[in-house]
Amino acid sequence: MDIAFKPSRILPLNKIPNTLIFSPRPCKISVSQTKRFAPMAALAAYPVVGLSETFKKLREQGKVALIPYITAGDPDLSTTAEALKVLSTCGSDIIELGVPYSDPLADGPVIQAAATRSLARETNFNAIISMLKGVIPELSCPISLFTYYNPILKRGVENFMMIIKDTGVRGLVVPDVPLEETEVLRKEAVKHNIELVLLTTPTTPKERMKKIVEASEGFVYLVSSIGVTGTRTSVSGRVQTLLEEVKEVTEKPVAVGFGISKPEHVKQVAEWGADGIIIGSAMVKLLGEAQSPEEGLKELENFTKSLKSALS
Ligand SMILES: O=P(O)(O)OC[C@@H](O)[C@@H](O)c1c[nH]c2ccccc12
Repeated sequence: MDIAFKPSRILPLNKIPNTLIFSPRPCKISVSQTKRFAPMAALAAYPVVGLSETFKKLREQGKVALIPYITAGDPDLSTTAEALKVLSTCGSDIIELGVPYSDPLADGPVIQAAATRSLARETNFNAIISMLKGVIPELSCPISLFTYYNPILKRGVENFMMIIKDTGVRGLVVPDVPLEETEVLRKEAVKHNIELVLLTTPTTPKERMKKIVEASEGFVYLVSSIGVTGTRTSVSGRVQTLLEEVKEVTEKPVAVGFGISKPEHVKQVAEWGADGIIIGSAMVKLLGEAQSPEEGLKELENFTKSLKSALS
């Protein structure tokens, strides 16, 4: 069954603060179910700390968080489970796991292609949740789920939060919900012990940035540059000023994402004062374009280690 949904109903264009492209096409999501990933272990009582606690610990140690992003189901969900373990073992502090979506906002070509491949293999939300139930007890860092609003709307906000909480997810990023529309999400997230991370961009006006920062839980996601996700040759020097501006108004940790793809970038952004660094497309590319899942996982391991050592 496909459900068509017009995002414009909840996304007045003039209110989108976070991202710069928007697809007005109705989107379709598959709700077919697969049960390939039975939970391997009953969930322990959430052995892993949440996002704020993770940053608190790192701050005490004077460390900066490494936050990889990967797309679930690319090349397949069992490789995603392995990739989560590799990322955790190689010292990731939080992992952002993207739910693939047919009409994404602000995803660049690499992440769009990963989502398309994943959906073509019929990855769906229920299968991702089953996979996560099995793998989260084996991870030593929290998972923050990255999803567009449609899968949440389809299940109902409260039900969605209940599902992800029971799975052991600790954080949530929903990039297509503008601040004004996050109230219900935030209320339910708090109730279920999920930290809802909000994004601010270089084009967000200062007053609005303050409100976003105040409402954001876990950390503040500072988008480094305008445009879509994807690797860039260098990180704009503007990020240093943006970081200072955000830090002037909050004590909350600030993680920078968009266009960070090399150990040198990671080092630079950490020196500018970021509390966390998010790396998406570079990771997604390694996994999605490798000759085999094994090769992709090996490359992911080496790459993650190189980023981690840039932070130590
Ligand atoms: O891919 P990059 O440029 O490394 O950026 C991180 C990013 O992938 C991840 O956080 C993300 C994926 N899709 C998004 C859409 C909006 C904001 C952020 C994202």
